[in-house]
Amino acid sequence: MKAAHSESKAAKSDQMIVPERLHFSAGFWFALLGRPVGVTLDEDRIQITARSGVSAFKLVQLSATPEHESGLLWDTLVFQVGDQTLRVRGLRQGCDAATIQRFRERCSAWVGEQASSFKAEISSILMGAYLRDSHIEHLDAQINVMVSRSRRFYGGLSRDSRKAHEWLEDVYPLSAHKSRLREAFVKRKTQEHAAFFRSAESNPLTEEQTRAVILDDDRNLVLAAAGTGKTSVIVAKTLYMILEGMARPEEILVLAYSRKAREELQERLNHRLQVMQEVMPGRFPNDSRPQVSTFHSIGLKIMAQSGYIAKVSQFAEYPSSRKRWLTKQLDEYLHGGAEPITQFIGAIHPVCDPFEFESQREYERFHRDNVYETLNGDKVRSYQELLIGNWFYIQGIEHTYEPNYDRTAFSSLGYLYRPDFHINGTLIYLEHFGIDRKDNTRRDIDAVAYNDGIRKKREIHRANGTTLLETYHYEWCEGMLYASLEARLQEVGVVSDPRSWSEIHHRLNELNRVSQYAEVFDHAISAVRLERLSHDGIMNRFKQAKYANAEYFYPILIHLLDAYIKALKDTGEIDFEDMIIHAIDAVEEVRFEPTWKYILVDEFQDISQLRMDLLNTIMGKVSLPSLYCVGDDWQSIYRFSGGKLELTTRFEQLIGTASKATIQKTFRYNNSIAKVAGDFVMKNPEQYKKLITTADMADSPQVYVVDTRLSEVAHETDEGAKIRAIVETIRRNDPDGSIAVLGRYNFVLDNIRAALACSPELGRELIYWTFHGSKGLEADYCILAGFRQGRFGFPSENRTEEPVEALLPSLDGFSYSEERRLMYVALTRARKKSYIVTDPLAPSVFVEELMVGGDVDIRSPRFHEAYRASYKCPDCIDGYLVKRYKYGKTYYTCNGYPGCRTKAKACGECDGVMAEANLQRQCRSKDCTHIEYLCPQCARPLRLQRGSFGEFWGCSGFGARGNERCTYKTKKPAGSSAQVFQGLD
Ligand SMILES: Nc1ncnc2c1ncn2[C@@H]1O[C@H](COP(=O)(O)OP(=O)(O)OP(=O)(O)O)[C@@H](O)[C@H]1O
Repeated sequence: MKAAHSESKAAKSDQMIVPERLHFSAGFWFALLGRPVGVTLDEDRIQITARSGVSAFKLVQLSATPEHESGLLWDTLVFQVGDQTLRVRGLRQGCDAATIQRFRERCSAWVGEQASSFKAEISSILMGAYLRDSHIEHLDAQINVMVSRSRRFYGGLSRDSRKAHEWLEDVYPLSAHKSRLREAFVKRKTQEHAAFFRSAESNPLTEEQTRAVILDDDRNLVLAAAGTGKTSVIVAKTLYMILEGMARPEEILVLAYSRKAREELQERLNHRLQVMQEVMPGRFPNDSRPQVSTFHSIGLKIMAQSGYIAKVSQFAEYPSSRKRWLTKQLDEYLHGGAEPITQFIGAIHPVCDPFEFESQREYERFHRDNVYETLNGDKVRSYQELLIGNWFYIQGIEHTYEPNYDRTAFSSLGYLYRPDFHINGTLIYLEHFGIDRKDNTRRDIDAVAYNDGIRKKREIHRANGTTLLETYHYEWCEGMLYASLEARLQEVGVVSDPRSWSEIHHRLNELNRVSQYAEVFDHAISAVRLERLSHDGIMNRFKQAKYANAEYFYPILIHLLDAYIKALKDTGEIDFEDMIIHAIDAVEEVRFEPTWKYILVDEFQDISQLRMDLLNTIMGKVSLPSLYCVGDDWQSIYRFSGGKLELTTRFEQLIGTASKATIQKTFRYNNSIAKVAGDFVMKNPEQYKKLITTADMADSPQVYVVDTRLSEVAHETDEGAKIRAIVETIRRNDPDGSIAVLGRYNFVLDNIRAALACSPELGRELIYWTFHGSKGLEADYCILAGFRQGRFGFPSENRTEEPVEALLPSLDGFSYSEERRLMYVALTRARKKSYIVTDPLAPSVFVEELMVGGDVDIRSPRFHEAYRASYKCPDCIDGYLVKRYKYGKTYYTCNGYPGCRTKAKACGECDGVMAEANLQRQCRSKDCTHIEYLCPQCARPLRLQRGSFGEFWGCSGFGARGNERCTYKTKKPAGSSAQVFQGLD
């Protein structure tokens, strides 16, 4: 066998320096015919000479080891180049096996060397920096080429090259192995910088904090819980980047939520930088320090550097001035007469269709927290009654809401009859019946009994010679309510005398509606600007939210919004939203070129779309930017300022893939507070699940539910006095402990301040925070107040801000979700103990929920069911009867007013609640047996009297005058056989 032509022996012996040149020449027949054929391997290049000419390819293009085939007339070499097969025929027969082997080895060795050096390169990339998502695709493509080539040459690879190949196989694809690779990186950096992580903050960073600091993806999301040291992580992360040389201080932008938070963070950062300069000399520059900014200050800076110097409007500096200005604008708009006033009256009350409520409780809560007050000043029971009352007022028809009617109607109805409306000076009454065309009623109402009541009412009016006009729920549904009213009044000769629009406008001001409702427009304008909504965008949001008053609210909003924007433009001023909007424009139009490599955002859970747009715009203009977001979805409480929680909870869908870290060990509070607060907020399935651990452990509940009554015998609630008592107790046990009083609204705090004004020695040491204002703060003891039901309770069903809600970022469907998070924030401010002060007879649903869990310490027997049952309202689900005094008389009313209008008499013997049914009243108090019997004709109490024929029961209305007089008497009161009250005490 002839050997293929080989080059010099010297080259062969010294392959590593000058690789041997291997050549295969043409076989006999091809040479005879003069056909040029040959194959030469020279360094990393194979040259093929064939009839068609000379071609060459690099070894890198070989996708398999070359094959040799021996033929009858000539030999053939087969090359796989990419996915092509090249057959070089006509080679000299009987190629030397050793040469062929060397040829093949040369190919494998070359591939092996490539694999080894590529492995070294990839490994150093992975060792040197955190694997970023944006690098993976590109690296994976390269590894793929290398791995698939070396796999085909595997048999011929040296041991080292095989190892390199296996290593590459092991990490490929990086997309599937990134977690492992990143964790290995984190581990290495944790060890390498152990000294730094021990001293970057005043306490050594925990493992989870350290990991959070080392993350360095294109986008990073650090999810924490209250008191877990988010600020520590941001400070340490900033210092770490400088230490590692990842960025110079001026290439780092740290963003805080508010001016106050910015100052605190900057101060802490400066301090720690100074400490680290001493601890690790030479590792941190002395001449520059990273700057913390707010979004607004960075917006202003970008504007200024892009040449746009603008004055900040007083509307931004002093929010109350914007509200005043808007009130004036709104008032001027209403001078426009019929159309604007109709829009305004239509906009200010939430539409309520009673047939759409799922449950009685839902219906009652809605009416408890939403007051329908007509232009006449009547607080009516429903939205449709409001429309009727307003219509009467506008038409100039004098009327009375729920007038007294003849008491004798009691005997047929079983309650004292008050028709809905009475036309003053006539015998005409109007009832608005809640039925549809098929006589169906609201879900929770017994339709048969209701329709029976309608028939009885008609009969009563017939019997008494009064006129009953009727309107129906279905007429409202069909848009016929006003037409029906007009027709029915005309039929009975009631003539309307419409008021002038200026009189109605005046009345709206008299009732304070214009200034009150200007606030809603104020909030709506903020929402529109925060969400960057166009006019169409506004309408779309209203449609999505099925906001029923859109046709009235929208034109006023557009008018005010345009006027507001024009006012800013005319004066050349900007508001807060403008600061961001103009900054986005400046970056987009390259009037400002950002140089930040790293953007760190604190309180990310509250970021608005507008702020996010600014971040995205900056990130889009910087090469290799990294966004680092720290937040706590459980503490998202600024939706009204545009806070868009879904940017946190759906981070990857809305912003992009990210590396995530969780920090779940809290240093602020104990396990008891952590459990109560954590379980409470996680009731909402939309919140991330977290397993909070605590540095402090308590073996008994440290969240207390405290009665607003001072003592067990005290009847009146007195929140202020109770808080004073709690403060005194804390002071006795822990004289130096800090104490904060927290309330949902400022007025709650004002009331407590006023109550404590008489004890200046106590009041001076207290800190007062609203729940919102308490964010980021802590005290040893926190006293939480204002947990009542109702419109200004916590939480509330009030819908005044319904249009604003529709414009704000979307909210998850879980009820009271934002208020629930607010409660979490309030509960987690205490280092040692949290006190929730509430009235057992009107507790917020949140307190009810906490008490069920068994994790709180309930400090009063009055929270027990037996006590509360004595005061439970008989007519509604949530309400309790609360004692009132008027004109020297004691009585009870339901705290669900105006949704529930139940009243109860106070017991003449003990002041307890008198339960009433079956023509008798019985005291509900435990040891009281007082009973009153009622007159079956007029519902007044019966009095036991002595006459010439012995004792009898006579109506106490005997002495009344005229029609009011009742002469009923009986030997045995009708109610005496029935037991009203089963003795719940
Ligand atoms: N690794 C740590 N070891 C000990 N204490 C720590 C550690 N990290 C933070 N802390 C302490 O925990 C407390 C809470 O920290 P910080 O205020 O930063 O928490 P936060 O997560 O911002 O809380 P919040 O969200 O409730 O405002 C501080 O007193 C802080 O010094």
